[in-house]
Amino acid sequence: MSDVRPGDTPPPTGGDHHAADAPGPTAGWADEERAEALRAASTDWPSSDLTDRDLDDLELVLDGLLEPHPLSVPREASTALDRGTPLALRDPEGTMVAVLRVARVLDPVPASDATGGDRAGDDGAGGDADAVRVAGELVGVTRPVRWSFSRLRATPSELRTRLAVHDQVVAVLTDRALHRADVDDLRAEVAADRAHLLLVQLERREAGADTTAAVTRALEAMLHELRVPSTLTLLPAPARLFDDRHDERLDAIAGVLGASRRLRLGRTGVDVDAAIRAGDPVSADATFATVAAELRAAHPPRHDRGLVVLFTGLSGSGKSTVANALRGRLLERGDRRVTLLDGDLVRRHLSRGLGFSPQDRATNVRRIGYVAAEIARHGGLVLCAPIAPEAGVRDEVRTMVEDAGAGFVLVHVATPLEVCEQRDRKGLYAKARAGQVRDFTGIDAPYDVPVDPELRVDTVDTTPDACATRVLDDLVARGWLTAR
Ligand SMILES: Nc1ncnc2c1ncn2[C@@H]1O[C@H](COP(=O)(O)OS(=O)(=O)O)[C@@H](OP(=O)(O)O)[C@H]1O
Ligand SMILES: Nc1ncnc2c1ncn2[C@@H]1O[C@H](COP(=O)(O)OP(=O)(O)O)[C@@H](O)[C@H]1O
Repeated sequence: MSDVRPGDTPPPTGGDHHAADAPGPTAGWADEERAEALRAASTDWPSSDLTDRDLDDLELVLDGLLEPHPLSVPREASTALDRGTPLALRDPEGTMVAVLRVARVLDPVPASDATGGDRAGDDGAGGDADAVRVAGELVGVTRPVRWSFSRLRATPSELRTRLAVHDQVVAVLTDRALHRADVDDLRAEVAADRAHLLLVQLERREAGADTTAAVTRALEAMLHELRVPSTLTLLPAPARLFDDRHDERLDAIAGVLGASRRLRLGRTGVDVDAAIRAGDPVSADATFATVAAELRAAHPPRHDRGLVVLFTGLSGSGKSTVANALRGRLLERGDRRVTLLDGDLVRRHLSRGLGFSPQDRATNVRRIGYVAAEIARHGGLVLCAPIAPEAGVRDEVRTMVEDAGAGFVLVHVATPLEVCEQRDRKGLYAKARAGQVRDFTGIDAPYDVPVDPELRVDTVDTTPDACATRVLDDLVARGWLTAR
């Protein structure tokens, strides 16, 4: 257990493999008068735009819940960063959240040392050669607003004040729902010394907003069953809270929030949580019906969840034809709302004006992925049929869709180039061979053959309808459609 006293900034938790780079300077929020002065002075300061994940990290640092660490900044932005320069740290909307008074500019952590590629990762570096790390004093200017469950949010100092009336405060920090086994542990611990329970939900951004909100509702339902004096609060949870110094960091945070000690939960509840999410049956002995109901509502069975099927393949391979055939079959079934984002149509509307450079193709495919993910977030089934030649961009789309809580199935329409060229429906292969069309996929532009697609279909010896049946059967086998 940590011996951190309320009001203290937690000590660096030791074992830092970049200790030599530790910035040392302080971090904290300015009062409103100083914040106003900083905002007024900031108009011509260099800025760095932070992601939502960076912001979670920054907020915890400014609140004294995590030790400060150098911040990752694009290398080109760093040329103006002399010692003493104020660097405005802005949220994605452009609001200045904090000011970093530059003390030192450091090289990135070598990739082999970095604990993650994420900018919000351990030391905000990730070995990115295009970024440098900047260390210095951090002054918070505008606290990020979090609009969900505001009744459960409090600053650490507000919490400490609220909890100060209790002799004993036992903290539990969790990123998941709690079940009967957890509750038994809790009841024993809390009842034994008549402690007040401080339950802190760590909101993992990568779990998705819908899931973290369901965990909050499930925790409230659990507290209703538990019936002990308690306070539930929510805390953003950047990735580095969960690295190999996880326990020390959580102990320190519990201390700063005003807890006398932290209780570590057993593993049983993890399995119950996973089973409910997977749609498996869970006995009444394992959890409470009210808790399970909240989680099940956020994790419906696959056949009720959104799904994106991305057909990828060369021009003329048959993506559009197979996607249309599949759409017809799905319309016949009638149990799914279907949207077809066909390559040609997308280029006429969503991606009008984009060409076929690698950058424009990536933008085109990302746009398709973004729209598909939003449709799938609401339970829709989306068929997309762009060439999507780059494996990395296809992976990005997968992540976007999965972050939206939906499923992603990659179908490689694996028609050989010779066959596509023979078909040459639009005469483009002939033009590409003649040099009249440049950067044509498969001729003078690359196509990354998918290494590990969920499904590969061959259109050479198979009719479009038979191809659609193969995809349909695969979706049934994976649980994305019910068997008929
Ligand atoms: N240079 C070049 N390379 C490839 N394709 C070209 C090119 N120029 C035009 N076209 C026509 O555009 C269609 C491919 O667009 P996509 O949006 O699917 O491509 S990508 O995913 O952005 O790479 C593709 O249509 P499909 O045959 O339906 O795939 C082509 O007809
Ligand atoms: N099994 C099959 N699946 C899909 N298309 C096929 C098949 N067999 C022949 N074709 C023909 O191949 C062409 C594929 O064109 P299209 O679907 O527009 O490809 P893409 O969308 O990949 O550019 C169509 O003319 C289609 O009739």
